[in-house]
Amino acid sequence: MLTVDNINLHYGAAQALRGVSIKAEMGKITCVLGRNGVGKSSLLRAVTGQHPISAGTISFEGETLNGLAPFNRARAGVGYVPQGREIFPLLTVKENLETGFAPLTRKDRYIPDEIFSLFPILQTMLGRRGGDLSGGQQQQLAIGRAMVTRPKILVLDEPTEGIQPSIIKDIGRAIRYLRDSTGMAILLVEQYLDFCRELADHVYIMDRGEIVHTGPAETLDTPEARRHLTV
Ligand SMILES: Nc1ncnc2c1ncn2[C@@H]1O[C@H](COP(=O)(O)OP(=O)(O)OP(=O)(O)O)[C@@H](O)[C@H]1O
Repeated sequence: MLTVDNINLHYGAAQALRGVSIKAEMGKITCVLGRNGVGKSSLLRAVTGQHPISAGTISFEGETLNGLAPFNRARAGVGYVPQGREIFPLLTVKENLETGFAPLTRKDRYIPDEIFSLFPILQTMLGRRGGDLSGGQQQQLAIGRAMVTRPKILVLDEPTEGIQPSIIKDIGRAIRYLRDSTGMAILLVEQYLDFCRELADHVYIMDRGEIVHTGPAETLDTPEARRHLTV
């Protein structure tokens, strides 16, 4: 399980996270919701080591991640699908997937077939440039690239952003399949309430750098939860 315990995160003098604590259990989908700019991406940057925390502890499966570089967190089993997908536009789909080899030992440097059964479109587009794919295809590629690193926890930043509804359904199905078939933990942040309600086992809501609500997905329909999510 991933445990985030009482962390703070600053950008210069501005504090983006205040005493944030969450847990993401193995075999469960944990969803963090919140409006624009409340600190969701900052929380994922803290978990993946993209930005240092100024207080608190982050651990995964009993191992402290504090101070580990992103590369070593990937080795520890943390797979990251960043906001905006960050596909390399001039590399082919195959080459983009192969960038996931970096933290792997030589014997693990192959692309698991499972990625192509989850997202068949990637197989048919292996030789195409990443930049030529649609937003939805790029999102599938970003998840595939994270899968190449054989993660034990998959961390996704707004996987539905700018994606058409039919592909959102495919991505939801893939995330559920990964939870059920591999037992990995899945931590995702979102603004899209319906996606989280359908998918999540457990939800958190953030507001202004703090966790303001936590509970099972059904609790998203309570007036108190709604109040934190409406603009
Ligand atoms: N690199 C940065 N430098 C300074 N301030 C930042 C930086 N990144 C984010 N912030 C600020 O930190 C706060 C939290 O931002 P964050 O991106 O974590 O929010 P978010 O909930 O993910 O929003 P969004 O849904 O727009 O991505 C915001 O006030 C934002 O302006």
